[in-house]
Amino acid sequence: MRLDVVTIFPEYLEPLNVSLVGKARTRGQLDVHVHDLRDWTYDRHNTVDDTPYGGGPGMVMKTEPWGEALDSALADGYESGARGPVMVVPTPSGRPFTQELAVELSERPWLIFTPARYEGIDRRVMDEYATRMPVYEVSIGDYVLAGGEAAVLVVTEAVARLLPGVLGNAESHRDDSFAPGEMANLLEGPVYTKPPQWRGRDIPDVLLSGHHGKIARWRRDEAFRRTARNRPDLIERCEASAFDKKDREI
Ligand SMILES: N#Cc1c(-c2ccc3ccn(Cc4ccc(CN5CCOCC5)cc4)c3c2)n[nH]c1N
Repeated sequence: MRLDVVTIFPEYLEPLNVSLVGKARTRGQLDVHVHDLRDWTYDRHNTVDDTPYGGGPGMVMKTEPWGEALDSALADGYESGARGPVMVVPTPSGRPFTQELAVELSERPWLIFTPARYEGIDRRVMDEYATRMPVYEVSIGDYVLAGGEAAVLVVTEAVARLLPGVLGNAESHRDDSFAPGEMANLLEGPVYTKPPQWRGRDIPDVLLSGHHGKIARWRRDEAFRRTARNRPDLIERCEASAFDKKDREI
């Protein structure tokens, strides 16, 4: 998978050099290119923004630098053999970024991220590129950030961990809270490791029992309890079979 990121803060994307994403890059599973939008400005102040037509607060990011930067990233990608680009636009007004969308994006060969600042990018930029590729406007949550770079880090990590061979234990993402299956839509329950006692606190006996059936049921029960407490909105989405009534009475 190729990723291109166009930003006025390339240093914000340094975390893409470490941990899971960094290792995927080193192994050649991810080809990441970060572009500084200001490289496509030609005035003394490297201007990327201007006042909004129709008035209103803040500034809007100008079309010209974005157009030149995106055309350059596309040319470079095509030159390197990449195909099937998709534009991912972080925005507070985007569709919620979910595990389902992460899976959808992980199946694409090339993502082009356009994290903006100020009040966002002149709409004509997305309209222009929507004639050439799918454009996903996404929001990573119901809170207000100062720009889209943090969202690029979030989306990239969620997508990269789904790429074949990136996660050490192939089972890991299969048990994700939001992955399909019996535990679908349930939050993870508590996890424990050695030592067996710590500050007077023991490990739940069932986890030491070696009884895989009881352990699986305990984990499902705990997941249900945590979901009911922290995300009651997910409970009705759980398949009835995942936690039927007789289990609740344990
Ligand atoms: N993903 C994601 C995000 C973002 C995000 C993503 C990208 C950009 C680019 C600029 N910003 C700042 C910004 C904040 C608020 C507003 C709305 N304005 C309406 C008029 O009154 C002032 C406020 C616009 C721009 C961004 C924020 N925030 N939260 C998420 N989950």
